[in-house]
Amino acid sequence: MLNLLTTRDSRTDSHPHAAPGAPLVEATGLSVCRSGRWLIRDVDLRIARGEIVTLIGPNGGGKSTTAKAILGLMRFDRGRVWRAPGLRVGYVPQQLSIDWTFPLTVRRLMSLTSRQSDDAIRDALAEVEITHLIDAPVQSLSGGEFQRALLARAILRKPDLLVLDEPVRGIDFSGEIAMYDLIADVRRRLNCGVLLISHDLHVVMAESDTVLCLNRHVCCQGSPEHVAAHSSYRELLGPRAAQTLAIYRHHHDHAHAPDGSVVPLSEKAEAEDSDAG
Ligand SMILES: Nc1ncnc2c1ncn2[C@@H]1O[C@H](COP(=O)(O)OP(=O)(O)OP(=O)(O)O)[C@@H](O)[C@H]1O
Repeated sequence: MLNLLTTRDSRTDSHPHAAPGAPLVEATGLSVCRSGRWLIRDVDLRIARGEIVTLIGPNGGGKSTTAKAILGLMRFDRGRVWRAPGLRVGYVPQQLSIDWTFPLTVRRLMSLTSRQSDDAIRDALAEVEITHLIDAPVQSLSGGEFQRALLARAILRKPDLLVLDEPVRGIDFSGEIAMYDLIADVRRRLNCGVLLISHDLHVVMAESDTVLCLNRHVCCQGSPEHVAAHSSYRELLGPRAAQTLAIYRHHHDHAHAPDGSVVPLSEKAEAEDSDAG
């Protein structure tokens, strides 16, 4: 009924190193091919404890595919994925297969896939500030409340790594800021790593340590600029937003042809010159 993963990797029972900065997952040359088409190719990605890594990119760019391949939920065809032994993951996928005609309270949502004590459920809901909704039907929640309930579900078992696929989808601008503040708080309290997926190509969570722009391969990567330091961004986004959101500047050395293939920018400029001439 509901496809949420909160799991302990069963390959070993030791726990990943708890020190901040300890690596949690590392993918090298990660490539996924389906029906003769590369969905992602040669993606390198590393997430350490305490870090926020944000994946951005156009629709169909391979963000969810990358997350699923890293978590072992999707077979990859080339490359290598290392997960810390005993890694505990809290995953909120983009697509949830919920039967909306089935009566479901927030409390029930929290214990759908494994039995949870009332205290654990209340603690997790308190973390995301929606304890008062414990007996509310899931169908009655706003977009922001529903995302918070899913986040609570993902942090129930104190994950080492939180993977959040579009956690601000369907939330308005002020709700987006509140959600990012909350994710930052949860990251600090749990001392976990966060892999955040967003389709917004320009505005990202300011606390992201690394942003990867993905369009079937890594087009560019870097840290977001903290808008708080830039008065023009402050004016653009507002003072509150400026602390939470940052403008991501892309530095691509290539463009993509309509079929998705990579065109080096120098070649593209030459083609445009000859077209013009
Ligand atoms: N199991 C699969 N088999 C074949 N193609 C797939 C499979 N899963 C995803 N795809 C395709 O791979 C491409 C990348 O999909 P993916 O969901 O990873 O993109 P995304 O960047 O997360 O997109 P969005 O922002 O729209 O969520 C899409 O064209 C999708 O149709």
